[in-house]
Amino acid sequence: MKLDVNLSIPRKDFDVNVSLTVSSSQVTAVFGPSGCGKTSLMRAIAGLESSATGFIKMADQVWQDAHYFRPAHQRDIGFVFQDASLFPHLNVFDNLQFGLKRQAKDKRRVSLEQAIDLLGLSPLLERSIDKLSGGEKQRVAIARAVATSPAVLLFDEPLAAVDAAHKQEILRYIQSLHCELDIPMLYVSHQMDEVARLSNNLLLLEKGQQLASGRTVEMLSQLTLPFAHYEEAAAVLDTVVTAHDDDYGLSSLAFAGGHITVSRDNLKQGDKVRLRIMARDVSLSLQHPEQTSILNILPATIESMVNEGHAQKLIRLNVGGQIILSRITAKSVDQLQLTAGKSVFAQVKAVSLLI
Ligand SMILES: Nc1ncnc2c1ncn2[C@@H]1O[C@H](COP(=O)(O)OP(=O)(O)OP(=O)(O)O)[C@@H](O)[C@H]1O
Repeated sequence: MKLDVNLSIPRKDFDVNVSLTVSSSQVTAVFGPSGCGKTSLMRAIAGLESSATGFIKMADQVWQDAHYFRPAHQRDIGFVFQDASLFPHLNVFDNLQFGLKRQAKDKRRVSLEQAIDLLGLSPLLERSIDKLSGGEKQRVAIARAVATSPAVLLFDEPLAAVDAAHKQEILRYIQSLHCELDIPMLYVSHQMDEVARLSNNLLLLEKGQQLASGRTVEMLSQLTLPFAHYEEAAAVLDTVVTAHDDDYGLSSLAFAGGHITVSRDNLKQGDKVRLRIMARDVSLSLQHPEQTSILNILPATIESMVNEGHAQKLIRLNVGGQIILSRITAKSVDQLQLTAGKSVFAQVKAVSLLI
């Protein structure tokens, strides 16, 4: 099952032109500055933009083409907005039931119980909506969308109004949806940490135009794209837990370029773990550093580098076929005579586990 989209949406100052395919169990993040057309795209896919022209197909069903426009309520979409938009006079359970009623019984693939479990809502079912935190409301909104057994899930900045602590919790729930529901998901966000954690693919929009699209892991480390130049620029590695060191409470995570050691943090052997390594946390050495407190030292080859302002350089490192980024001073680059093709050791000072 996949969602195919090829749309042109007229806006006040420009048209939004997007062509994308999202396979089931994939999350595509839609990223771009305010006003670039992200919400317009979501609304057009949902059938809420009658001026949009082009083509939308979900699995073998055409939702829109030159001759046909399937109305929003027949598009089998779960839509989660920044604002949870729940019914304040109903409790959590009744809000969820309302979602369920929208879907014909024979088309239900997700039970209400499953939606409640997936979002951890059992303890809150009797609670009235006005007694929920912002994060809890958003979990109800997501469960309500899931309970309709949608063919596609659209998220439009669902965490923009949620505080940092609840955000991590909800991200975990959304991640589990991705594993449990075998459907395409689109996720609009301004936040790099959300994109890095959730998405397999990434679409970058600017003034309605598709600047770039591709696998998130590759896009984040491309020096020609803006992501690598943000203050919080980071590479993402997909790894597998291979061993534990119980004496020291550490786990070893394998990836194509070697191993990374992290605090154990309830990891189980065989778990798939996505890691985020910030460019500013990677320093370089020409020899393997000895007598250092840094545990993660990876042999790497410099692929390319670019200036970051006057004083810094951003370096793309190949670690056994995987890419990590390093941001160091231009002075260090000169002192170590670093150039493309040179072998170095990357010292990774900190690693975030995106779980
Ligand atoms: N119904 C409409 N008709 C014409 N233009 C619109 C309409 N709705 C929004 N716009 C304009 O289209 C552009 C894209 O808006 P849109 O809301 O899709 O951007 P966005 O990327 O989602 O922004 P944000 O991140 O701030 O939510 C903006 O310039 C906006 O003013």
